[in-house]
Amino acid sequence: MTAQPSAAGADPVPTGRDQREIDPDDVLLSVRGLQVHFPIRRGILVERQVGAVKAVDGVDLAVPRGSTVGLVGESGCGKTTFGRAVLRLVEPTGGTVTFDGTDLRELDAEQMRRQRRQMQMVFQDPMASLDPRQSVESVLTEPLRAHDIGGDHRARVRELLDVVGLPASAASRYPHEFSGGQRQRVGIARAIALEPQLIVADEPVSALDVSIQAQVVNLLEQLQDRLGLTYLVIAHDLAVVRHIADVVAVMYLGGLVEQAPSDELYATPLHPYTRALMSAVPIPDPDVEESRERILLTGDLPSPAAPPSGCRFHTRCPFRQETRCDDERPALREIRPGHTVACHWAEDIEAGRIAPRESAVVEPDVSTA
Ligand SMILES: Nc1ncnc2c1ncn2[C@@H]1O[C@H](COP(=O)(O)OP(=O)(O)OP(=O)(O)O)[C@@H](O)[C@H]1O
Repeated sequence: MTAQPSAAGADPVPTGRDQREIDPDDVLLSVRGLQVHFPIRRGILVERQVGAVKAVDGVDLAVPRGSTVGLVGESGCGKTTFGRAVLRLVEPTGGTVTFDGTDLRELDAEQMRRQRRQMQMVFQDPMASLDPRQSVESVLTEPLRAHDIGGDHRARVRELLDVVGLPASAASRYPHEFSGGQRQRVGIARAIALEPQLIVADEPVSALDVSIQAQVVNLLEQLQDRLGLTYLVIAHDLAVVRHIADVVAVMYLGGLVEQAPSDELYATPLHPYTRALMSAVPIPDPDVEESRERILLTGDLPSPAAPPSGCRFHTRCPFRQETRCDDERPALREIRPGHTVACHWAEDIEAGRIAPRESAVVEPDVSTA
């Protein structure tokens, strides 16, 4: 696995997946203090802003060139808004997004349009993101035309189809004629048509059958190796992210709560929220599955329009300590090289000095009963 990008001066390290060498200091995408606040307006004759949905509220994230960073969290935590704000498909209300040295928020609309050639998106639902009246050929030549790419477009379409594992005959067919997995291959072909550097993939496999998911994940990995792509993969499914990501960032209610190299995060989750998320993921080994202690995640995600004071997770946290957690928002701290966590008590929890509330723990014998 790669070292986490902020690990200053770290040497390039091979990743666990395929021995790619990634320099954690060669950051392609750097996000600092990113904010997306959606105004809440009221009023019949005169609309006034009465509040804001703080969908993304001060996120820092660095994505090294050639790496895959996974962004995980439950539905509504702000993952999609973050991904879209990185590409300025939704306008950030604060912070900076620097891509390959360019401050994207400084660009005007035309400059941003040209910049998007380097940054593409793969969506969750390939059907919704493909126009049903457009043939695959038309879908794939559209970005080439929009960016005035010359050359033989038909040949380029055949090449793109081949790269994503579809036959040349797919060019004349329409989205509804394909299976979900094939449609996602078309979506991926469209995303790589302009040879981008970065792909933001928002739940790229969660709409697909489990048997097809692995094929699409493998395709994404092959394309990364072949084309030197950098990925930001957004997913609620920790198993998918674990497989594909070098570094995983965990998001809760608009902010990051933990970030670490993938193997480390899965072996030693430090934030109570991450621990609860991990508890929900089944472990394939039945002996381990039966004997592990689970931390339950109770209650709903609070509203991002009125987030809790102090630590945003304190209302659901089984390790909450009064009153510091209620009053003081914890900063992300580097606890081990490349492993940052936003919890006042991470070391105490890890060392077992603070135990979870009993009601939040499912003991092994209970979970297997
Ligand atoms: N255009 C918008 N206007 C107002 N609120 C919005 C808008 N888009 C998203 N939100 C709110 O921002 C919060 C974060 O939404 P977002 O879709 O980014 O979360 P998510 O983690 O990607 O969830 P999901 O996986 O369900 O898409 C939610 O409360 C959502 O209702």
